[in-house]
Amino acid sequence: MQTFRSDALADRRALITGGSRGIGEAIAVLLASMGTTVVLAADDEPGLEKAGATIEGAGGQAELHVVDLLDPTAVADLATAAGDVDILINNAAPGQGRLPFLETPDEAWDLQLGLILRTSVQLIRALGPGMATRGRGSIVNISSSSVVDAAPYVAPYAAAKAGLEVVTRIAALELGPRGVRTNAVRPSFTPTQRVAHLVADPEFLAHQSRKVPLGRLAAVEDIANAVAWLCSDAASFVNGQVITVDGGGSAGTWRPPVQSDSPVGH
Ligand SMILES: NC(=O)c1ccc[n+]([C@@H]2O[C@H](COP(=O)([O-])OP(=O)(O)OC[C@H]3O[C@@H](n4cnc5c(N)ncnc54)[C@H](O)[C@@H]3O)[C@@H](O)[C@H]2O)c1
Ligand SMILES: O=C(O)[C@H](O)[C@@H](O)[C@H](O)[C@H](O)CO
Repeated sequence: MQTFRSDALADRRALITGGSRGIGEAIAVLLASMGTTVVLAADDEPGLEKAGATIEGAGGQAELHVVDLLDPTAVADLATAAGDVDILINNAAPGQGRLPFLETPDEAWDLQLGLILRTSVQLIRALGPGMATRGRGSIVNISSSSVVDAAPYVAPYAAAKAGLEVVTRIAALELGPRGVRTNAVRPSFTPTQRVAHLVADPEFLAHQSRKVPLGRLAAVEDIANAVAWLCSDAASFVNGQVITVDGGGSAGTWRPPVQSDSPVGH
């Protein structure tokens, strides 16, 4: 039985969408440090080059693809270029695009459903068969706490993530018998460029921190650690699961302790 060690991902090949910054970059840096060759795909060329330099500077191997993942032809070409991957991380997502439900146009729905759902499905369809033929594969889809912690103004984003969680479970049922595991990681609010406007809002930040029993916000490395474990053989019996990484924020409603004079604590 494989245990989770620093060499748990040696000699693997992984495609990571949105690997140029934020959570995707942290996943790429960690996987590369554990011996995986990472194929990074994003529409952010300077970010890709920076992430690639960080990985190679630390002795890892990175292949970079500047691609618009909303373009199905470009996604098909990317899958071909990525080749025989053992790991697929569906991580890229647009900004949340906060709009009131009744004012959200079709374009916003197309954008979120297109990148989060259609592109992820397309990549699973393109790369899953090779994994199945080789009898080894791990797919990790990056979801969001917004699936369970509904917030106003992000309906297309949250709905797309909910769909991605269902896709995760159904792919697990269909590909599991062929040696391919599919799981999701569901992060809570994590300061990155995508949510820079929210990070700049002290009231929002304080509200997010108050929700977390562990008393801090997620760091990108918290999410990457969970992903790396899911990719490894140490998680070889974990399939079709959504792993929530939120410091306990979804465990219940956390409140700071209230002083009481009662000896029994009421
Ligand atoms: N930051 C958070 O609070 C948070 C919380 C929960 C889930 N997530 C999820 O984590 C993932 C990463 O988010 P992040 O916060 O690191 O975002 P980010 O903005 O830092 O990174 C997004 C990545 O996706 C790429 N991308 C976006 N649109 C693209 C397109 N059309 N074509 C190609 N690449 C494209 C960007 O180039 C970048 O590499 C997303 O799936 C997001 O939904 C983030
Ligand atoms: O990008 C994301 O997915 C977000 O950061 C979410 O995690 C929301 O901020 C959270 O649901 C608010 O309650």
